[in-house]
Amino acid sequence: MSPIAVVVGPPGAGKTTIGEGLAAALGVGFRDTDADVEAAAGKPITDIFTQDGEAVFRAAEAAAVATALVEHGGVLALGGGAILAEATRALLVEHTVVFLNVGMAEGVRRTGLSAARPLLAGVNPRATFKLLLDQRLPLYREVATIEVPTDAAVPEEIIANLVAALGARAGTTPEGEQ
Ligand SMILES: Nc1ncnc2c1ncn2[C@@H]1O[C@H](COP(=O)(O)OP(=O)(O)O)[C@@H](O)[C@H]1O
Ligand SMILES: O=C(O)C1=C[C@@H](OP(=O)(O)O)[C@@H](O)[C@H](O)C1
Ligand SMILES: [Mg+2]
Repeated sequence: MSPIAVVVGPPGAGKTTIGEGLAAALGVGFRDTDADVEAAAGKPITDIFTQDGEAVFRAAEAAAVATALVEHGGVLALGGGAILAEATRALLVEHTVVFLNVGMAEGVRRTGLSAARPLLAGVNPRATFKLLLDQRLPLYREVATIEVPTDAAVPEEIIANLVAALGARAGTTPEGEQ
């Protein structure tokens, strides 16, 4: 089994929100590796970061992504930093990957009120978000099949466009075939 679409992007891009809506629109299941990691650890991501450290979280995340990529046939959302792992990027080569992009101002606005993202919990979330984008944009683009800007679009609009884009891709003939 293989996901219909894997959703990547920075925190606040809408991976969970759009992923859930896209799965509902397509009538398939939704899975989020952040939830898988929390279920496996038996505690929230913030506790994993503070009690065990980021390295432990990243190892658990890479394992959760590898498992979900072979188990899940619906829409799969990854955590924002999953693409930092080279092994994960290598696994994504074979998949349809939707990169939801969001700029620094809108990303900080969307995540600002949540304490659930330990990486953005510092004193200057704008600077942290900017660094995160500088480091990760090339990596999101490396794995992306489709890039979708989300700053100025509501989730319903993004979901409708993705349903159309994925349908069009499913209907295309692979290169070299008749
Ligand atoms: N296109 C959008 N426009 C406005 N708000 C959005 C949009 N996409 C997501 N959000 C909001 O931003 C917050 C973070 O969304 P979420 O789906 O958790 O992002 P991610 O999983 O990428 O970190 C949520 O409050 C969500 O409702
Ligand atoms: O960007 C990151 O490194 C992270 C993003 C989070 O997921 P979302 O992108 O769904 O917020 C979560 O995996 C963890 O807090 C680390
Ligand atoms: Mg999420």
